[in-house]
Amino acid sequence: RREPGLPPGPPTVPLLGNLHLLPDIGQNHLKLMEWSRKYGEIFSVKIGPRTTVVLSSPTAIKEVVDKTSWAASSRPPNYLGELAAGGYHILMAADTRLLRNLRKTLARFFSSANALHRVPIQAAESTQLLHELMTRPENKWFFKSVRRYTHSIAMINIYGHRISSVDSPKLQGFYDMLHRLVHILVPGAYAPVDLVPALKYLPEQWALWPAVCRRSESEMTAFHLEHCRLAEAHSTTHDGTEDESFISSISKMGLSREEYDAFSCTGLVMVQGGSDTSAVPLLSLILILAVYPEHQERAWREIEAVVGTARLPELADFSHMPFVDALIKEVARIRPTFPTGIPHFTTEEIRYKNYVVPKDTTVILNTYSIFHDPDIFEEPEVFNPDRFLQSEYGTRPGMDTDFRDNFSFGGGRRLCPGLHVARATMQLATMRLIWACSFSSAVDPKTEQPIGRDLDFYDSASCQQLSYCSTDDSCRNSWSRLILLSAGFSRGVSSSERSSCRHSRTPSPCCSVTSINAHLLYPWNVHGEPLSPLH
Ligand code: HEM
Repeated sequence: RREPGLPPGPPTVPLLGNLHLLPDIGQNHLKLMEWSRKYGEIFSVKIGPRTTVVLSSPTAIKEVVDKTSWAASSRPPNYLGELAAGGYHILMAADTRLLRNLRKTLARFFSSANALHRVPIQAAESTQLLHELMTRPENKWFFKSVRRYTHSIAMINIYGHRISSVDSPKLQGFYDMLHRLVHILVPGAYAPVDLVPALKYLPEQWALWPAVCRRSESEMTAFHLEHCRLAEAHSTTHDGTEDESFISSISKMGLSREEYDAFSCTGLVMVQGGSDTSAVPLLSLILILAVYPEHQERAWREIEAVVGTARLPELADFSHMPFVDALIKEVARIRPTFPTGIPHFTTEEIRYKNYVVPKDTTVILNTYSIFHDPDIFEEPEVFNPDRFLQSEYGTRPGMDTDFRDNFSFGGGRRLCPGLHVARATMQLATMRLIWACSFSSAVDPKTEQPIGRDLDFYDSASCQQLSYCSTDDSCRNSWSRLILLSAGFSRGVSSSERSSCRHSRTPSPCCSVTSINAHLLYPWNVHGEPLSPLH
């Protein structure tokens, strides 16, 4: 039964509350959107005795999460997650003084000014991304290349060394490890230990999770220790330089033992938090470019007008490309990486309008529902970057009050600390991918018809919008069938030739990789092998 003062919500049944109404994982955002249309901007869901409050308007998020951040910035208990994470895990950590100190350090390390110092890393890695796409345009590589790009940037920022090859077993190993952790975190994957704490004492032969959690814990610890050792070696070579890694910079901060251990474990979380999260919007972008050639063409023309064809786009060019900016924002709106954010947890009672959000309540930022609300966005299911040229947040006139441009990155004290780096990673790669490549839907060799010409061509059952998908078989199935990457390198091909081949449905000679002028793309040597400038 709902306690008095709780926001409304779906009718409950004894013991379960609303548990029986929860959909399959991967469909939660749709269910929460449906309920928000029915019960309004704030509603509650009862899961057994526990309460979850779902916020589905910018105003509700502002009032409950942003303004009352001191009371809404913890995380719900996650017994299995803590068992599996190994060490301190910022994403699951409660809102304590230790967390606040850590977040201050992260805010300094990843500030917008510091993010600028790190642009050369993104520039070099995105150059290699183009090189990989053009030299190995087969489908299985392009999915991996995008993930290598974002993972390598995260590794350099945190541990000071890169993942220089898509063939690296470290790349696959990392995503497999992440996949295993995320699988443990998925509600319902194992017994509901947080809901029924007595389950913790179940003998090991009956419980499936202890062995799985132990494996995850030990592989994460081993990964972290190995990379810390490498980071320490790196810091002795480059001692004193500004562009040092997170791990080597915290070792010079004079932290207490407890702080050092927690901060250092956060290195691994930052790599986890920074790898797939940035790859997902890029992969969504590629899908969307293939589905909407007209937007791709318009973006390419804008980039060409600013940059020309003789050099690669640089981050400084981005401010002259309003349409490319709008394109990125529209991708984040229509396919947010975290459709329902990462849950917050209250440590004090909060009041909003006539409702009470009690202490110890899980709070969900229902981003997907906001981004798809027809009262806020005109025709929200239509992919229309122009909406961001007409108003700052792409909203209908007068609906921008309480909106901010970083809803995709969460809220309050837990706002994503990597947002400046993530934006630069996305902006640079988007400009360069569109400038150098042409994306079109794959053609089914049997029917000769394009495959997957719609926005939902994700392998949603196994990939949840490709997020955290690493078992290659499941993802390759969707992505390799999805898009044929036809790389038309602009130098040596005139704009008109290029645009005609962009419109052709089948790859024409100018879309083949043979037209690459390799020397243009710093950095690689005369044999066409990529150099590792960051070494
Ligand atoms: C497009 C890329 C990204 C998206 C969409 C994204 C989104 C998010 C979201 C929604 C949260 C939860 C915020 C909340 O609880 O309200 C979060 C937290 C976090 N993100 Fe990101 N993120 C991205 C990239 C990154 C990068 C590049 C890094 C690291 C450099 C990073 C590190 C983290 C960390 C450590 C947290 C946990 C913060 C905490 O719990 O206090 N993220 N991110």
